[in-house]
Amino acid sequence: MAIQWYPGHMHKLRQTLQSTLPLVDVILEVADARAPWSSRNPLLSEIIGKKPRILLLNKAELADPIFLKQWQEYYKVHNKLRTLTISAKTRANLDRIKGEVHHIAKMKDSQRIRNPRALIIGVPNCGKSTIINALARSHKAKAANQPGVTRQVTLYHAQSLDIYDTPGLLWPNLEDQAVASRLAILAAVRDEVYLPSEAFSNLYPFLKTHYNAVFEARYKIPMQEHVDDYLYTLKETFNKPDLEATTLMILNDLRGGKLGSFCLEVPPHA
Ligand SMILES: Nc1nc2c(ncn2[C@@H]2O[C@H](COP(=O)(O)OP(=O)(O)OP(=O)(O)O)[C@@H](O)[C@H]2O)c(=O)[nH]1
Repeated sequence: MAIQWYPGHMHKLRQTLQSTLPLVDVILEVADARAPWSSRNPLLSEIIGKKPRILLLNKAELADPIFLKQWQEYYKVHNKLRTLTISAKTRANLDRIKGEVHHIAKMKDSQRIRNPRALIIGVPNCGKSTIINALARSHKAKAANQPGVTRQVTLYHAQSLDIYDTPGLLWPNLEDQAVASRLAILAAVRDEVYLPSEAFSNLYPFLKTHYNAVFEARYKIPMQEHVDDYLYTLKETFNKPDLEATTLMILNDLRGGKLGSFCLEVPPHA
């Protein structure tokens, strides 16, 4: 299945970015801080090559701070990748984005008089529009047509920063079941596309290992060895009609922050 996803997707991505990449100083790659690896697109590095990049781990106020720190360290050491943990919702660290982009653009050309230009890119639902609006301090950031830029790309003026947006371009690799499960739990893919119970079952061992105490505190039931036994116990306790409804109760609690901050993956060797 990955064979179908890769070449077609890569081709489209390359085509769309071809005319924009030479115009920008920095790539702002956005990922969800609760799944800092699964919410990224593995093709991006190959396409942008050596263009400076900052990985924005958005929705950080919902993410487990310990794992988030480990991910930042991992990307710094293994990928030499600059990361910023941000929240477009609480505005945490948003000012640092402009500072970092200005710094990178200045290193490239200290005489430059125009605004630095960034290209924002990320998988659907990671928060790109919210970030642009927060940076531009507007609910409908101003768009302008740019000659030579493909029509799929829009330019926004965020005060001292110009941001190119590429809607609906970058897809996660949903053929990978672990990736799809994490994104389903984060509601980054619709419940109709990927069954919540399947996603929860796939991630149950991870959640049991890292968040057992939080689950037990909320539902007053220890997490059992097998996910089906656990769901069945919860179903009976909370009077749910079936296991799917029971799973949805848990996912709604997770997504709504009632089970605290969490991450769905840890960096290798963490
Ligand atoms: N809690 C929280 N929610 C956020 C944050 N940033 C964005 N969101 C929410 O995430 C959802 C998706 O945000 P969008 O800005 O539409 O994401 P997008 O990447 O532009 O989505 P596409 O248009 O599908 O590519 C919305 O419900 C936002 O309110 C954040 O920092 N924290």
